Amino acid sequence: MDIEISGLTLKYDDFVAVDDISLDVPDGESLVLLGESGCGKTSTMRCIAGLETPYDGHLRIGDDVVFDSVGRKNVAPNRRNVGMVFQSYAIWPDRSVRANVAFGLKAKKASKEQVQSKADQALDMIGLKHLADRGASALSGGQMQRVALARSIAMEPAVLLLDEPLSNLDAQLRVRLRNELRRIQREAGLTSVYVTHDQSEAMALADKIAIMKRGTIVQLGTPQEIYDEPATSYIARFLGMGNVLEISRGTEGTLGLGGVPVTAGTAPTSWENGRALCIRPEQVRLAAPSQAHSSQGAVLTGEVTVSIFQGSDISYEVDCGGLTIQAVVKRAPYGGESVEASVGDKVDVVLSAEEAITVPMDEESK
Ligand SMILES: Nc1ncnc2c1ncn2[C@@H]1O[C@H](COP(=O)(O)OP(=O)(O)OP(=O)(O)O)[C@@H](O)[C@H]1O
Repeated sequence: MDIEISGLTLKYDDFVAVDDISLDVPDGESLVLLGESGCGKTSTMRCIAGLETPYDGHLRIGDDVVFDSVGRKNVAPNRRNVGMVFQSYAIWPDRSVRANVAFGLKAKKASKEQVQSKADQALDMIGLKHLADRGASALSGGQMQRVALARSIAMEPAVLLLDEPLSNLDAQLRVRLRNELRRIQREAGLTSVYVTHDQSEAMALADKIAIMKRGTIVQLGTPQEIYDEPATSYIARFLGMGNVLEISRGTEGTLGLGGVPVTAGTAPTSWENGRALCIRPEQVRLAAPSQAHSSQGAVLTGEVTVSIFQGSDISYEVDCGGLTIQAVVKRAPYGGESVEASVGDKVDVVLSAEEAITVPMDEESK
């Protein structure tokens, strides 16, 4: 079922944690709330679940208005038909896997056969049917989180809410489980809202990502839109763009990036004051000194200060007159053609006009 959120505001005493948020999540889609710690992701989620009472706004899940400040409507959490999966697994260790999954179904007073078949179906979906009779204490962290997920799915909720469910797992398992989560969400056509501060998790799991900052949504878009076109310098930095450089353009046609004068034969008109130039480390090219030409974009001269071997890539930091540029260069055997440099080497750094984008500069990220 779809979710409609409009004008949602939540206060903790005088502190506004969620500030007039409006969002729609279409039926069967996955929305990810992404942002720095404290930006209001969990608070927004808790409002949808009914665990917090908003100060203002309107919330609808499918045909049911579950909160409305004007109509003074506030449906209790257990009547909202939402499933929740949190960071802590909330598994009963002394019960079997099946009993853990069946718990909510029993509370719903389903028949014994229904409980059994729905629990087994959910376990099958998350790939744990073979462990149905095992005691839950004999499970790994990843398996426990799957059980928690199966328990929510078995209830066939209208909406599934997930708050950093993978953050207690090790890196490899996180990736595996997040891919599985995405498969299950798609297969079951689950409308879901997922909270995370991890951008790669967000990219993998979302149909749409809402980036939050100080209780507001600062960008909403598909993972591709957000990755390719961050709306501001703050978002570009938050997404790990690597090089986000304030542009200063003089009346004489001079150009500065991040406070350092650069040569740029073909600086596009969009490279203007008040904007930041963003370019990912993988898009930065290095050339031997004096070998780069400014017709390619902006050229800076610098010295390699950091060189880190990363298998098929080498990650560099280049000091260009006080400005540090991050570059990741593919090594020749892996399709790369750029120079490989060592710490102390002088290099030219090329920021291609074609590949760089510009975004409005946030005051605070200067
Ligand atoms: N019960 C509460 N009372 C007062 N302030 C709170 C309460 N819960 C959260 N806050 C504050 O509201 C803001 C938003 O918190 P919230 O937990 O929604 O952030 P978040 O984006 O989910 O952060 P994290 O990623 O760290 O979980 C924070 O500044 C937090 O300190």
